[in-house]
Amino acid sequence: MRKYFEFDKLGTNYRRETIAGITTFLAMAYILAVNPYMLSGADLPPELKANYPEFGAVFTATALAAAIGTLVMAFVGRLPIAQAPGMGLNAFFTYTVVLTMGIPWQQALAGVFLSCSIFLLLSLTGIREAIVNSIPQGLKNAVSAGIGLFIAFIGLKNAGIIVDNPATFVSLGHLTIQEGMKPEEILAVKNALLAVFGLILTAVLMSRKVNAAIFIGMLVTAIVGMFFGLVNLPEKIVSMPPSLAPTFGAAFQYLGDFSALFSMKMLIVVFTFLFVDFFDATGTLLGVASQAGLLKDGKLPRAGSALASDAIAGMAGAVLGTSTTTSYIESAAGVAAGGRTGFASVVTGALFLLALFFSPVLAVVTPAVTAPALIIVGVLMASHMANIAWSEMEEAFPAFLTILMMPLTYSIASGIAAGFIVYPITKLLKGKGREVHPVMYVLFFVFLAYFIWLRE
Ligand SMILES: Nc1nc2[nH]cnc2c(=O)[nH]1
Repeated sequence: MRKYFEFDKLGTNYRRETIAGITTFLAMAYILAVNPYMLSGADLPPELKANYPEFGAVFTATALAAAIGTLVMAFVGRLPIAQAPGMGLNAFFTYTVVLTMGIPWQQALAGVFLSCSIFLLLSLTGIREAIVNSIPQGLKNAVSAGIGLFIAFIGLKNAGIIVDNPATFVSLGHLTIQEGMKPEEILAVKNALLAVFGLILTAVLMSRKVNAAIFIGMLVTAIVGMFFGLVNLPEKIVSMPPSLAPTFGAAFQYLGDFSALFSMKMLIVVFTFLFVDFFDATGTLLGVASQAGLLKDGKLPRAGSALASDAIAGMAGAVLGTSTTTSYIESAAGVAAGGRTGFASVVTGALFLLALFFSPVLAVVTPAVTAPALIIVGVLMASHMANIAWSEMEEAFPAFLTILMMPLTYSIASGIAAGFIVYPITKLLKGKGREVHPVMYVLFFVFLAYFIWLRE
C-alpha cells in the first residue's frame, strides 16, 4: 500500500493521509443532505414532487456514487481528490432539465450516463487537449462563476431571504416579525433568520479556515433550529440504508429509446452535462494537484487516468440514480491538512460507505439548514470571476452575460448558450474573428437553435 501510493517519494505517512481523508469527508459531507433534497424536488410544490425520484433512494445513490467515485480516484487516479455529485449540475438536473424542459428524471439520468460515457472516450484520447484549447479561458471561468451565483440564488430563495415580488420580480424577504402577520408568515421569518444565522456562522468558520466549516455550519444551524422548534429531531441515528430500487438502473429505461434520446433538447442537455463536468474536472484536478505540489512541469501526471476516474464516477452515479458525480474542490481542505496520495481518498471513500447507515439524521435538513452550504459553495465558485479579462470588452461582455443569465434564467444551459452566441459576434466585430476556434462557430449555431426551438 505504502509503495502503491508512493508514500516515501511524496514524504507522507498513514496518519497524515488519514487525517486528510477525514478532513475532506467533513468538508463535503453536506452533499449527503443537499443532493437528495434537491434531486427529489423537496423544495418544489407538492404536486410537482411526483416528477422527481424518491429522497431515500437518492440519498443511497449519492453516498454510493461518492464512495465509488472517490475509491476509483484513489486507486486509478491515485490522487488525494474525492468525488461526489456536483452542486450546480444537480440544480441544472432538477430545475432546468426536469422542471423547465419537462424531461422525465429517468431520461435525464440517461443524459448523465451518455455525457459521462463521451467524457470517458475523450479522456482516453487526444481529443481532450483539442477541446480544452478550443474554448476561450474567459468563458470557462464565466461558467464556473455563473454556477456559483446560480446556486447561491437557489439557497437565498429556498431560505426565504429572497422572495418574488410582482413589481420588481425579486426582493428581500421579511426578516422581522410584524403585526398582523399570519402564523405561516411568522414561521417563514424565523426560518429566514435561522438561515442568516447559519450563513454568517459558516462564513466566519470559512474565513478562519476551519476545514469542516460547511459541515459544522449545517450542524449548528440544525441544532439551533431544533431549539427554536424550526427543525424536527431525528427519531433515530442509525438505520439500514434506504432502498435503491426506485432509482437503480432507471437510466437504462431510456437508453434504448433513440427518438427520445437524440432530440435537440437532449443534445443541449447532454452537451451541458458534458461541458460543465469536463471543464470543472479539468480545473479542479489541476487546482488541487497544484496545491498539493503534485504537478510536473505544470502538468498533472496520469491526467488521463484522473479524468477517466471522474468520468467513470459519473457513469456509476447515473446508474445508481444521481446527477453527475465529479471531482470536488473541497478536496483542497484535505490537501491543506497534508494529504498527498490516493490513500487519503481511500479514507474519504470508506467514510462515505459508513455514512450510508446514518440516513435518519437527514430529518434535520430543512431549507434553512442547506441554504448556508449553497451560498458558501457559491462564493467558492464565484471566485473564478477574477480570471476574466475585464478590461477587454469583447471578452468581458460574453463572460458577464454568461454569469448574469444563469441566476436570472434559473438555468445553467441558458447562461452557457448566451455566452457562446455572443462570444463569436463580439470577437468578429472587434476584428479578432481569427482568434475564435472553428468549434466555437459550430457551437454558435447549436446554441442559436437552442434559443429558437427550445424556449417555446
Ligand atoms: N469542483 C466542484 N466542486 C464542487 N463542490 C461542490 N460541488 C462541486 C462541483 O460541482 N464541482
